[in-house]
Amino acid sequence: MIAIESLSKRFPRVTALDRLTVGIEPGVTGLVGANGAGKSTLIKILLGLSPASEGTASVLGMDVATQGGAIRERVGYMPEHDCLPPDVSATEFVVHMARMSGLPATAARERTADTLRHVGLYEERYRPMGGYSTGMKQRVKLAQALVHDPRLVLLDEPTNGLDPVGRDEMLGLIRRVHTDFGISVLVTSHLLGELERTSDHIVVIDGGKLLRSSSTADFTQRTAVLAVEVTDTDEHPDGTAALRAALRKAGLAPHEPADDSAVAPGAGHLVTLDIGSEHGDTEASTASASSVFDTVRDTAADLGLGLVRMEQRRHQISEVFTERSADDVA
Ligand SMILES: Nc1ncnc2c1ncn2[C@@H]1O[C@H](COP(=O)(O)OP(=O)(O)OP(=O)(O)O)[C@@H](O)[C@H]1O
Repeated sequence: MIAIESLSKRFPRVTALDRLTVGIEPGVTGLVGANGAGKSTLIKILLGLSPASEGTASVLGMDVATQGGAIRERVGYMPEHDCLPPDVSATEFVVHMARMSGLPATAARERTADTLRHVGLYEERYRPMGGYSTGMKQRVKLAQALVHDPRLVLLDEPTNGLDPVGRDEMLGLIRRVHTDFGISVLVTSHLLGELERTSDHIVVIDGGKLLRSSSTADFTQRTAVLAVEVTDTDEHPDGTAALRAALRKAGLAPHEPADDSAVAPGAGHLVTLDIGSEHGDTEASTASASSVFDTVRDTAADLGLGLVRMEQRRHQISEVFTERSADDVA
């Protein structure tokens, strides 16, 4: 989708991109970097809006230096900053953007209605955008990037300014842009870890340089921790505590609730336990993973608890970088 070869961008007092070489494949790719890492600069170069100082880049096989116009016809762009005119409605604005991309009037109106529905804007779409919440504005910005049915969209910080629920909704929408419409996505964020559930691939840049580019699964290797979620019953109103006690009797070593929060943030209703041999020589840690799975299943069944979920935890991307920076310091 995108090929970037030794790309640099120098401003008078700062080097925003420094000999960056990276390839972006079809699917959803997260471009992660701190504020000022060079993400927006890269997107503007890829759209042919700003020239690179050195190096080359192509988008869908087109050269960014000479074919910017053709690239912008086929690529959707959601800018980071607030750029919506306050006095027009979402419908008027998105129809206008569709016409700008070359759609005939009828097709532009139809595609606008479909796209606004897809991003979750209904009756509000006829009201002036000046009165919209940040979440609604971000949805309109996403809709105008999609309205001409591009093959690729570049989304610059689409979760900016949203609360946690709004973020999750936006990330879900972005995932569906790919799964429902087959449109590839390059999405930026300054929050490490935010994009790990949304992206197939993650590219991390720092100070305009490539830090790492790999599949999300490679970032988030499985850990040796098993997380188990069970239901509560009348007999065991706190199913999680009952399971923890019974597992201990069965010779396993579930973590104490306080430890759970350390390995599984926000996971108040999970029992976690080690299944690898990394953690010393207790009976639990030497047991093979499959016998641990069997014991957990049998224990939950004996207690009459419903087994909702039993999964091996994955590392979170932020942990990978915390370890990395600890190594760097060492
Ligand atoms: N037009 C410009 N003139 C001078 N310096 C610029 C210009 N645009 C960006 N920069 C600088 O280039 C560096 C990279 O900026 P860029 O906006 O690409 O970062 P970013 O990763 O997108 O961060 P943010 O999310 O904060 O926008 C920053 O140091 C910024 O100050």
